[in-house]
Amino acid sequence: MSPNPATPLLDTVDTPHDLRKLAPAQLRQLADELRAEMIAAVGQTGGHLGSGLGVVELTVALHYVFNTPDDRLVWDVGHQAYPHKIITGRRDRIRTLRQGGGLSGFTKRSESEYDPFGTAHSSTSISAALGFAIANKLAGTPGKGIAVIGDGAMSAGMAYEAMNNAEAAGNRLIVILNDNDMSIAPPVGGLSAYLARLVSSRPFLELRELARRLSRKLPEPLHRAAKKTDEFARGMAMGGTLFEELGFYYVGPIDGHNLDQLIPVLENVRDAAEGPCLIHVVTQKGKGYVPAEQAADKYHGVQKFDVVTGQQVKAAATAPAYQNVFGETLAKLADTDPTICAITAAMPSGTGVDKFAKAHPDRSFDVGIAEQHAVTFAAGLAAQGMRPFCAIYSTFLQRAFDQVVHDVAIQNLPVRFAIDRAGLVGADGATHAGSFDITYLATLPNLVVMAAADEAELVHMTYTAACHDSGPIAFRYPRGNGVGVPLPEVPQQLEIGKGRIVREGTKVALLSLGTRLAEALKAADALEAKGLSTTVADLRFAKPLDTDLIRRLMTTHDVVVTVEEGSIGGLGAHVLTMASDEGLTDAGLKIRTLRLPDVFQDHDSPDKQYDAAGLNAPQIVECVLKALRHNSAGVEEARA
Ligand SMILES: Cc1ncc(C[n+]2csc(CCOP(=O)(O)OP(=O)(O)O)c2C)c(N)n1
Ligand SMILES: CC(=O)[C@@H](O)[C@H](O)COP(=O)(O)O
Ligand SMILES: [Mg+2]
Repeated sequence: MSPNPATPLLDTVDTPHDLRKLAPAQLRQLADELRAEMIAAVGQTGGHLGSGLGVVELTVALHYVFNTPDDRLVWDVGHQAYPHKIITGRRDRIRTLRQGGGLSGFTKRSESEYDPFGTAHSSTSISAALGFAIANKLAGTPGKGIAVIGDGAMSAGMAYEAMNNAEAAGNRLIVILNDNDMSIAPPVGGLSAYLARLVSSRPFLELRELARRLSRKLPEPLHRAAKKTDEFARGMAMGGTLFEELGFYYVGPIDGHNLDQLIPVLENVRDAAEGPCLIHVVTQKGKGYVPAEQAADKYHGVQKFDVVTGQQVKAAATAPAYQNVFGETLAKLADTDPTICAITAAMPSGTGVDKFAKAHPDRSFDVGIAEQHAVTFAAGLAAQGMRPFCAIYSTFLQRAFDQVVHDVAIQNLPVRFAIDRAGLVGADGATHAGSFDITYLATLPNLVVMAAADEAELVHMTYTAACHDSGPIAFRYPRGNGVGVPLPEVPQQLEIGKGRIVREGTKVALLSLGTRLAEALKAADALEAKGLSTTVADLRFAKPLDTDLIRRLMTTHDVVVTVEEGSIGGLGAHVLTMASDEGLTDAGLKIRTLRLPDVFQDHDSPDKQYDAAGLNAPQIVECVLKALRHNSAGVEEARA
C-alpha cells in the first residue's frame, strides 16, 4: 500500500521494517523529513546536533540495506545516533533526549534492540562490531557487525588494534568511515591529512574508470556487481593503501549524502563473499541546517535553540567557566616559564587548552583522540625537563590508566594532570561522569591529588602544580562555571598536603574536598541553627592527606563527615584508613563518608544528580543528625 501523499513519509516509518517497504525513490524525501525532525527535536532539548545532521542519509541507507537489528549496527561515540533513534522506534520520546528520565544522548543497550552496544567514549565501534561478527560466525548464525566510525574517532589506537585483528570476521565485518573532516575541533595529525589526500585525489565524479579498472580486485560478487551496475562504478574505487594493508577492502570515497550512490555501494558490500570491508564515506558535519554548516564547530554540541535563527539559548554567565580559568592561568604562567606546555586529546575548547594555544601555539599539543598517547607523551616531555600539563576530562583519563601508573607514577615523573569534568556532568550521563579519578589516582604511590573548591582555588592549584617538580600531581575541577569568587591577581603556591579551615566550630566537622564546599557551608548554617556548632574544612588534598588537621578535628569533634564528588574508594576511604591506622575511631568518634553512590547514575541536571547522590546540603545535614542518633551499638535511636 503506498502512503497517502499528504502524510509525511516519516509518520509511516516507526522502525526499519517500515523503512524497507519504501521504494528507493522515496528515500530522499524521508531523509529530508528525518533531518527536519531532528533539528526540531534538538532545538527543544539541546544536545549533539552537527554529527547527526551529517549522517541522516547514511542512517537511512544503512537501515534500508542491512537487516537491523540482526545485523548489528554500532555507532562510534553514539553522539550522531539521533536520526537512528528516530527511525528505530523512539520518535515518540525524541524530545526527551538527555533530560532526566528521557532518552540517552548516546546509544544504550537497555533502550532498544537496535542499539546492540552502548557507546559514548570514542573508537570502540570496530572492536565491538568485530565481536558481534565473530560470535555470529562461531554460532553459525547470520548477522554482520557494522561499525560507523568518524574521522576523529579514527585517530585513536583502539581502531587500529581492532582492524589489525579483523581478518577472521571475513565479510561479516563492515566498517563505515564517516569522514566529515571534523572532530569536535578541526581534526589533527597525519591520518587526517592522509584521509584528506584520499578524498582530494579521488573526486566522486571521476571514479567510473578507476572503479572499472580496479573492480577486478574485489571479491567475486563485488566484481560481478561492479561490472553490472553503473551506480556502483560511479560510487567506488579501490586503493586506500593504509586500510588495504590492514586487510580491508577499501571502497570509496563516496558521497555520504547521495542516496543513489550509498544504496548500491552498501548493497554490493553486503553481498560480497570475502574479507572485511571499509567504506570511506564523505559527509558534511551540520549538513542541511545553515546555522550549523556555517558554525566553526558545526554545532557539535548545542544548547536549546531557535530553529529559525539557529540562536542558542544561553544563560548569562555569572562566573567564568572552570576550563577557561585553567587555560588562561596556565597561559599566563607560561609567559614567564618556557618549560610549561599543554596537551589535549581532541578537546581544545572543552579543556581550555585553546586559550593556552592562542598564547603559546608552539607549546600546545592537540594529539587527537589519543588519551593513552597524551599521557605517555607528557611523561616523555617531563623526563626531558619540561613541565607538561595533560588536560583531560576525568572520564577520558580512565582510558589511560596504565599509562598513568606505568609511565608516570612508577617513574615518579612530574606530569601535571588537569582533570576537567570532575564529578557529575549532567546531560551526558553515566559514561561521562567524572566519578572515579580520586579513587584511581589517590591509590597510586607518588601521586599528589588536589581538588579545587572554587575558581580561585583552581588558579592556586594550577600554579602549585607548575611549581611541583618532584613527581606527578593532579588537580580536579568540575564542568561549568565557577561560584563567582574573585580571581587572585597573584597565585599562591599551596603547601602540599595542607588543607584549610573555612569555618570553625566545636561539635561537627565537615571535611570537604572540591566544589561540594558550598553545600557543606550551607549544611553548616542549617546545623548551627539546630544548635550544632560546625567546622568546615576544605581539605584541598585527597593525597597526601592533611593528617594534622584531620587528627585535630577528629579528636575535638563528635561527628566527622567527609564530602566529595567522587566514588567510593576516594577521600572517605583514605580518611577512614588514616583514622583506623591511628586508632582515632577507638574512642567512639562518629565518622561518616558522603560520596557518590555505587551505581552508574543516568543523565539529569547536575543538581538533581547530586540530590540523588545524597550530596546536597539537606542530605549532609541528615547524615550528621543520623550519626548523632546512632548509639554506641550502631543502632539508630528515636528521632528527637
Ligand atoms: C575517549 C574519548 N575521548 C574524547 C571524546 C570526546 N569526543 C566526543 S565526539 C569527539 C569527536 C569525534 O569526531 P568524529 O569521530 O570525527 O565524529 P564527528 O563528531 O565528526 O561526527 C570527541 C573528541 C570521547 N567521546 N571519547
Ligand atoms: C560526545 C562527547 O563526548 C563530547 O561531545 C562531550 O559531550 C562534550 O562534553 P562537554 O559538553 O562537557 O564538553
Ligand atoms: Mg568527524
